Amino acid sequence: MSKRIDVKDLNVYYSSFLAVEDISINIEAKSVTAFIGPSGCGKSTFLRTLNRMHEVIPGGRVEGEVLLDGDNLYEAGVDPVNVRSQIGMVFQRPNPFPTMSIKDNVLAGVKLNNRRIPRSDAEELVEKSLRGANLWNEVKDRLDKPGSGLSGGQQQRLCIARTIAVKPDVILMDEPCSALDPISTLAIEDLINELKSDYTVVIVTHNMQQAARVSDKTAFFNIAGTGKPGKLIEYAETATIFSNPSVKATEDYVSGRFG
Ligand SMILES: Nc1ncnc2c1ncn2[C@@H]1O[C@H](COP(=O)(O)OP(=O)(O)OP(=O)(O)O)[C@@H](O)[C@H]1O
Repeated sequence: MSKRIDVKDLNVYYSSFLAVEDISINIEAKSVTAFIGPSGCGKSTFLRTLNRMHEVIPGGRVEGEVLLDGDNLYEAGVDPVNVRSQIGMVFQRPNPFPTMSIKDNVLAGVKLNNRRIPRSDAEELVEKSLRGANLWNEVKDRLDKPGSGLSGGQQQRLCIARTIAVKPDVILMDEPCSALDPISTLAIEDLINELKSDYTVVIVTHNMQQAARVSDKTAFFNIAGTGKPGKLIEYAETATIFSNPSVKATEDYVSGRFG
C-alpha cells in the first residue's frame, strides 16, 4: 500500500537551534518527490522528521504535524517504531549487516519489528523483496553468503530489499546513490521508477540530473545564511522546477549559479 503525506507548519529543532522552519508540503501517494538544495539547508533533517527518525538525535524535536493518509505521526500515543515500519528509510551508505547472510539481511527489518514468520513464508518474502529490489537474479544462488560480499550497488539494493520486506507505505531515501558508481546509480534510478507503482518515494539528492530523471515533483530548499533555518522555497512539478521555476533562487540553483 502506498500513502500520501501532508506536512503542516513544521518547525524542526536541534535543542534550541531551529534548523528547518515552517514547512508545509503535500506529497502524493505513488509518486517520487525529490528534495534538492544547497548543503546545510535541512533536506536530510526534514526527511528524518517524516518517519520520526529526527527525535532519535539528542535534542531533536519538532512542532507541527506530519499526516500519513490523515493520521498525525506526532500525535500522543503513536509508537515511533510502528511509524518507522510504515515509512522505511534507505541511507547514503549501504548499511547491510556485514556478517549476516543475504537472506537474513532481507529479513532483518521484519524480525526487528518482532514479527515471526514461518520458514516457507520467509523464503517467499525474501524472493519477493529481492525481486522488488531488482537483485534476485544476481544473488539467488548465494542467499546464505554474507551481505558484505556484494558490490556497493548490490548492497544498496539489498538495503532496499530489506526496507521493502517490512511492507512499508513510504520509502525515504537520503542520497541513496552518493556512494555508488554511475552504473549502480542507474540501476537504483530504474528501481526508484518501478517502486513508485507500489510506494510513495521521497529522495534527497545533490544530483540535479538525478532529481530530473527520477522525480515527479521537486522541492527546493534554501538557507539565508549560516545559523539561519532552512526553508522550502518552491515545490512544483519537476519539469516546472527545472525549466520554468517561479522563484529566482530556484532558477539560480538549478542552473548551477550557487550551491
Ligand atoms: N545532529 C545535529 N546536531 C545539531 N545540528 C545539526 C545536526 N545535524 C544537522 N544539523 C544542522 O542542521 C542544519 C541542516 O542540516 P542537514 O544535514 O539537514 O542539511 P542538508 O541540506 O541535508 O545538508 P547536506 O546536503 O550537506 O547533507 C545544518 O545547520 C546542520 O549543521
